Amino acid sequence: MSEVIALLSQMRWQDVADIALVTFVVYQVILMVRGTRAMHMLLGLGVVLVMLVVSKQLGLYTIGWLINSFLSSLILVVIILFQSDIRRALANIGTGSFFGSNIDHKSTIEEVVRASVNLATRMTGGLIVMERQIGLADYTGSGVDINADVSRDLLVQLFQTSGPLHDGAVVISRDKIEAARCVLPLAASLQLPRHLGTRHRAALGLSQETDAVCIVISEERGRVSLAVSGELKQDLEASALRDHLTQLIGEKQKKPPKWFISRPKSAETSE
Ligand SMILES: Nc1ncnc2c1ncn2[C@@H]1O[C@H](COP(=O)(O)OP(=O)(O)OP(=O)(O)O)[C@@H](O)[C@H]1O
Repeated sequence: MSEVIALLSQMRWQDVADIALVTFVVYQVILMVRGTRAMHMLLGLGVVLVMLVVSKQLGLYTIGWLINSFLSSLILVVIILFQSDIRRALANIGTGSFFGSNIDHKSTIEEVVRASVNLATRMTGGLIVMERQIGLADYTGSGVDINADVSRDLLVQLFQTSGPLHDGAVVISRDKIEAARCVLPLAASLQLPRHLGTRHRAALGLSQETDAVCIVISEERGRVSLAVSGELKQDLEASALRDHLTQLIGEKQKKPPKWFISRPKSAETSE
């Protein structure tokens, strides 16, 4: 006991700050990976570490050497395995203010919901991306500038197959239709059921790379889906879509504070 007290009395404020920072980082990492594929990968790495210890204890030199060689490139392995999680976490930290925006997104959400329902009823395909904290300039740059107020009629018009801008995604940023015909990154096809094609893969892909909210209107099935944080919610009715969008975008007071890294979900799909 006295040793502990002696140790504590020797601690500098820098040590306390150091421990607090490490605790915070570890906590954030756990929040980020909890319930995701990354968690399973981390568990896998844990098993490899246990195997290393066991192989040392038992004098299994070859397997020990193999595991050692693998672990020596661990940083590289971690970066490759978790590249999209790391990218999103860094972008999350680096995005502007610590406070939510004061813009009222209610009418934007309503127009998006009405456009989505309208497109679905007409069996017209569409892909609408709503920017959140992470800027989407990389993707709007590939499209055609629009810079117009968000309205159901314009959104529906943009996706008419007879028009020149119907291919690709429409991006909404700060309650404006910023660009159309944008090309998005595709998620791996293995992450989606077979009946879903590139439109859904593009939505899922962008949602894995950024915190954007992607609404997909299926041309084949006339259904609306929502991709957020690498998760696809399929076959949403208007009220469910409105609720999700309001929760994700509309209610600024419900947004987590920016020091709280939002937890990416696994790339599984839910119906
Ligand atoms: N990388 C991309 N970024 C944005 N949009 C894309 C991308 N790739 C394909 N698309 C859009 O997806 C359309 C093709 O959709 P496809 O039929 O393959 O997808 P789907 O997921 O099966 O959807 P649907 O149910 O509407 O057919 C293209 O015409 C294009 O508009």
